[in-house]
Amino acid sequence: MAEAFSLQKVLETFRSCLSEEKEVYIKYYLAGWQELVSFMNTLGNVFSFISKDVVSKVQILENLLTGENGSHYVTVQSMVKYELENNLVDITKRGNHIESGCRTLLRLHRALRWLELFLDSLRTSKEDDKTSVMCCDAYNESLAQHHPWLIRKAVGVAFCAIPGRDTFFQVMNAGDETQVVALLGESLPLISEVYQITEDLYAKNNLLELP
Ligand SMILES: CCCCCCCC/C=C\CCCCCCCC(=O)N[C@@H](COP(=O)(O)O)[C@H](O)/C=C/CCCCCCCCCCCCC
Repeated sequence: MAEAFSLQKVLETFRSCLSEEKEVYIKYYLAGWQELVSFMNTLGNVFSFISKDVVSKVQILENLLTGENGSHYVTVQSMVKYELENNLVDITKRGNHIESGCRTLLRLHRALRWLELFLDSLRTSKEDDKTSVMCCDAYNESLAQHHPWLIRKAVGVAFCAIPGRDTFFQVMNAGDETQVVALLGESLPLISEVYQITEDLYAKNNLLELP
């Protein structure tokens, strides 16, 4: 039987993500996403179009990591260097490299910002606050800016099926509410640091708008 989701495991994967030199290990980054997908899979079919998209992007990056050029895909930094130096990225319009590592990771990177905003809302929320509103606000501030109308509408429908705050606190499998809030407080700086390092790297290389 599959192991239950736990926030602690997500925290550990993001903790393992950063090397001493503050490079981001792709292997652990993907492990973090796999853990989050396992959580989303418990929420029902209405979320399956979202988890399928994440799974396919994780798979693209895993294939690169385990493929013949895998040594260049150990960290986000080495991937960016390798793909740019070898013209493996479609920079302004889609061409021959629609499954480049840089482009694929950028989609997950934007979603990481959503996660950061959502978890922070959850951490500071009050008993009567609605998770659908937290989720939607986090989405509008992050991913929505990169999604076309049709996707935004489908995501809006999925938000209506989001479980309530109590359920979220339970499925995080991290004890009572105070303990979950404390663990979120510990996890968020790690997620933020991984996000910011990637954001700065992509900004420096003009990769934030890859098609
Ligand atoms: C207790 C833990 C707390 C929460 C755990 C949540 C688990 C979340 C897991 C995944 C979150 C969503 C990840 C979404 C990745 C989207 C990547 C993307 O932007 N893809 C689009 C662009 O790709 P290309 O076409 O350019 O290749 C793609 O078009 C979009 C597809 C589907 C829409 C994704 C919307 C995501 C909205 C975020 C809300 C998630 C709700 C989760 C409910 C908890």
